[in-house]
Amino acid sequence: MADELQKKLTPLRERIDAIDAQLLELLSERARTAQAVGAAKEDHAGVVLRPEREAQVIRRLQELNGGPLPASALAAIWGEIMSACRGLEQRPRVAYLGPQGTYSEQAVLAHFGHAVDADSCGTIDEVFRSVETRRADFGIVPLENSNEGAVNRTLDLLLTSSAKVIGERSVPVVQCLMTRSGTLDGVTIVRSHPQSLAQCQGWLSDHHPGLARASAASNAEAARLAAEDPTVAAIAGEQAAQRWGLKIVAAGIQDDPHNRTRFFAIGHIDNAPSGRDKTSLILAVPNEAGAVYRMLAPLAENGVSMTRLESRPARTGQWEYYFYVDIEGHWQDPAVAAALAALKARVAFIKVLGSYPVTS
Ligand SMILES: O=C(O)C(=O)C[C@]1(C(=O)O)C=C[C@@H](O)C=C1
Repeated sequence: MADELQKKLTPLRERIDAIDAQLLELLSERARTAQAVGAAKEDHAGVVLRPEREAQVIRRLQELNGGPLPASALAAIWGEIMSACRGLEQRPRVAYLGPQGTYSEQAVLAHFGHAVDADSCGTIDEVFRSVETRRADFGIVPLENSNEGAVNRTLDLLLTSSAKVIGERSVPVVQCLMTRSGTLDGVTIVRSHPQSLAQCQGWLSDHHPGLARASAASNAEAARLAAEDPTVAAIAGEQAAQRWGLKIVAAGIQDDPHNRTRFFAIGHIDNAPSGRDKTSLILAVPNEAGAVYRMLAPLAENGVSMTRLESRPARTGQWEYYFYVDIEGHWQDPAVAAALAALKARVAFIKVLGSYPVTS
């Protein structure tokens, strides 16, 4: 039986080895070509990372794709190929909310690939500061969770920061309960980031109503604390369990199985249009009847779709708000440019955070 299987496998594996050798040759040629692009950019002070070009490369291959690999696999594979090619030109330093093992770190790798120097920061403020002072080339900041809504600190910092939004990345959130022993014996408290505790509150109440809950600066910080103390359990992603040597007691405990967190990539580059882009804005209007309606009318009048609307108190004590708006299109697209020009004439405040390729 085993011989029969071996007889079938041997030629197939030989074929795979031959294909891999061909792929390697082609990948090496691609890498050398990317190096030539890098040299040309150096001659003309060009920017190494071009998000719009990377989006176009992936979309073109997804259109050419006849299967069997799914579009998401092509995006992941070519994302890494371009990251490795880019790494030959220049490895970007990317600041994120650490410690290692957070979903933010996962978003860094999903967005920029593995050829980066990922720089773990203690707070979202520090991520912004690191990008603003050019210590880091880019940053990844959490923006919103599909269950819990906006990350207010990120919204507040976007208002005043000199960094632009250069990309978006959505990461599925699979929360796990983890401890040193892999059981809850002797465990009295569960720690996690407040948003993660909130995402799992139904499950915790149903399964472990007696367990005290306490917040931590991040999920990975909770995992680090659980690794130090056998009376502490943490809620975090699987990667945090690996990083801190914890065992998983229960996986997928978030109340919403489709839970995702969306991140912004921030930096100082200006993206050219990629063909399928979004633009993020902050707007403010006077506190009077019909003001929000009038604020949004230029979008509808120019056929520009709004994909997100979020508000934050302006903290003037007068019930004034900042509106965080995402629209479809690049600021250079004629319809978007016309809508922005009309908006500027109508609102008390407008800040264009940036245009960036849609990532699906
Ligand atoms: O086309 C470029 O500008 C390149 O530098 C090449 C390449 C690639 O590997 O395809 C690499 C990095 C850029 O972000 C975009 C694309």
